[in-house]
Amino acid sequence: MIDVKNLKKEYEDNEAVQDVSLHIRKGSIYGLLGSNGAGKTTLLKMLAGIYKQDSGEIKIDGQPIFENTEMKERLIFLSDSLYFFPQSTIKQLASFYRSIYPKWNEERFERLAEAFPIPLTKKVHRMSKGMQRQVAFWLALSAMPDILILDEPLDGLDAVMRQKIRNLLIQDVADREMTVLISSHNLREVEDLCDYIGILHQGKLMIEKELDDLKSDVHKIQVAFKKDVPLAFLQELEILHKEQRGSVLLFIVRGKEQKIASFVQSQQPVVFDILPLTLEEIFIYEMGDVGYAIENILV
Ligand SMILES: Nc1ncnc2c1ncn2[C@@H]1O[C@H](COP(=O)(O)OP(=O)(O)OP(=O)(O)O)[C@@H](O)[C@H]1O
Repeated sequence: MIDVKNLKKEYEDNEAVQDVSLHIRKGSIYGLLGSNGAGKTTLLKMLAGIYKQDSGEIKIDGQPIFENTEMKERLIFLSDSLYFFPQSTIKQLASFYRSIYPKWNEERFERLAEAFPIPLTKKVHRMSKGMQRQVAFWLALSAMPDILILDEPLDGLDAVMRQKIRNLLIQDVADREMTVLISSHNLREVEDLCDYIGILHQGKLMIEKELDDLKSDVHKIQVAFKKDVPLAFLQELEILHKEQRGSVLLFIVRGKEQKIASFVQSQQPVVFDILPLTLEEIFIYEMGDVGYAIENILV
């Protein structure tokens, strides 16, 4: 659905996005991670057709997005700083959205009032930051976009509202194959929501993988041997990290679980466990493997 090839964007002498290529499938939720200043907002704004790239290509269903009104009617971008008309009420904003987005669904807008308990006559400048965010989601989801691009979308929302919005997003993805691109610093949130992950670092896409692949590719194992660790053990396994904890050794290993398990068993350990890894741990070791300390990548 979204195809990006060799995308570049410079601000004066700062290369914010450098040669990024990625593919986002229809009906998927793609999580874009990266440190402050990694280039996430710049990339999202190019994908939303707000900024024009210096070079490279963005195609959505085979069409460019920049200055493409028809395509923009199918896409909504929620920025980390929301641009509302501060003197407008929700009702007035809804009528503005209705005039712009052809797939606006009035029935849905009315139904979503139950999820977002804010009076329709309330003016934006009288709302809290969290309430303004709720209204942004209320309007966006009523406009029934094919693509929703979200820059740090759940910041400032309470835990109940975050869960409610997560459910609404998942429902739209499941029911009508909405495609979601979401940038976040919150790995746990991304882990709950996304099925694809991309990590940007200093303008470059370091990792792009399906979340399940990422999880089935790296494992934590605990082993202990009667004597020294067999040499074959260290040579055969693709070890990303190792640690000694008393007599037990902890290894982070890349590879398929079954293959690792049968090899480790063949070395006759006295203790052997395979433990699950969180997304946060996977990133720490994967990024460490390509030479980046995690504290520089993720907040
Ligand atoms: N309007 C601008 N003019 C000049 N430089 C900019 C502008 N916007 C962003 N930059 C620079 O481009 C780089 C990427 O910024 P961007 O906002 O895309 O990063 P980000 O990953 O979204 O960061 P954050 O997580 O802090 O929001 C940074 O070095 C930033 O200083």
